[in-house]
Amino acid sequence: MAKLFRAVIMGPPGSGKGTISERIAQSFGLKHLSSGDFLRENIAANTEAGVLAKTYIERGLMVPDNVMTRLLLPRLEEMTRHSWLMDGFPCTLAQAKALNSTCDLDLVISLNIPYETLKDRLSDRWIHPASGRVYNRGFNPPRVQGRDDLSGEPLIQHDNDQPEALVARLRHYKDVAKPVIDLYKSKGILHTFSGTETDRIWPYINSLLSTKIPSRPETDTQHIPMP
Ligand SMILES: Nc1nc2c(ncn2[C@H]2C[C@H](O)[C@@H](COP(=O)(O)OP(=O)(O)OP(=O)(O)O)O2)c(=O)[nH]1
Ligand SMILES: Nc1ncnc2c1ncn2[C@@H]1O[C@H](COP(=O)(O)OP(=O)(O)O)[C@@H](O)[C@H]1O
Repeated sequence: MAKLFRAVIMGPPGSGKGTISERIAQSFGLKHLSSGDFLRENIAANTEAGVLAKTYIERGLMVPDNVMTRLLLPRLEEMTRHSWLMDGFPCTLAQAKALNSTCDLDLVISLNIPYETLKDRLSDRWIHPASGRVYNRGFNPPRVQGRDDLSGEPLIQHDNDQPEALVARLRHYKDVAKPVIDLYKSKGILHTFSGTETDRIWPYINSLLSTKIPSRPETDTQHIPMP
């Protein structure tokens, strides 16, 4: 069996983690795991951790480390046969240390995007709350304005994506992420990408990953029909 590959993508809110993770998952066949999706699944299923997490998310707060690790680590331990890319976890040093004790990461991608860019993107971000699908009027607009492409349900905007709340969220991200970034830098697995556009950053991430993971078998093998 090919060696498994485990990666984490980090970056401030709106930096494009979700967008880039989807591209990585498609191009390299990694499973895209998202802390936000895990939380939404647990909330929908009314699990003990989900009920607890909801009380924090509703107040715009981060879910405590022990709830996050109790929720995520068993899921990661189950993934013994898959390569994966985790988006949104770890967020704090305590989470990173807990993850460290469960598995060895191969690579960490850190996105470094200017504040003005984040502000512009997030003030124009529209979300389908039930699925977590994300749209942006300039970048990936929904087919029908204000409606989710798959369900047709209405899209909403988060209050905490508005500029006033965003300043506080970004400051908070910087404070908690710094020791995590330093940890991964010291392990020699951190790769930082800077820029204002996902489409310009993506080729660099793509070529880095191409040196580390073979591209998906399905896209490698072209079946040319016999004449
Ligand atoms: N205009 C523009 N918008 C972008 C670009 N890349 C992503 N976006 C949009 C898609 C979304 O509406 C918003 C944020 O992207 P993501 O949801 O992928 O970001 P991320 O997962 O880091 O945010 P989160 O941690 O969930 O708050 O920006 C870009 O290069 N240009
Ligand atoms: N690693 C984490 N640690 C603590 N809380 C988290 C973590 N990941 C997600 N959350 C919580 O779940 C919420 C939703 O996460 P997500 O879908 O990534 O969206 P966003 O960060 O844009 O709000 C966050 O606002 C936060 O309250």
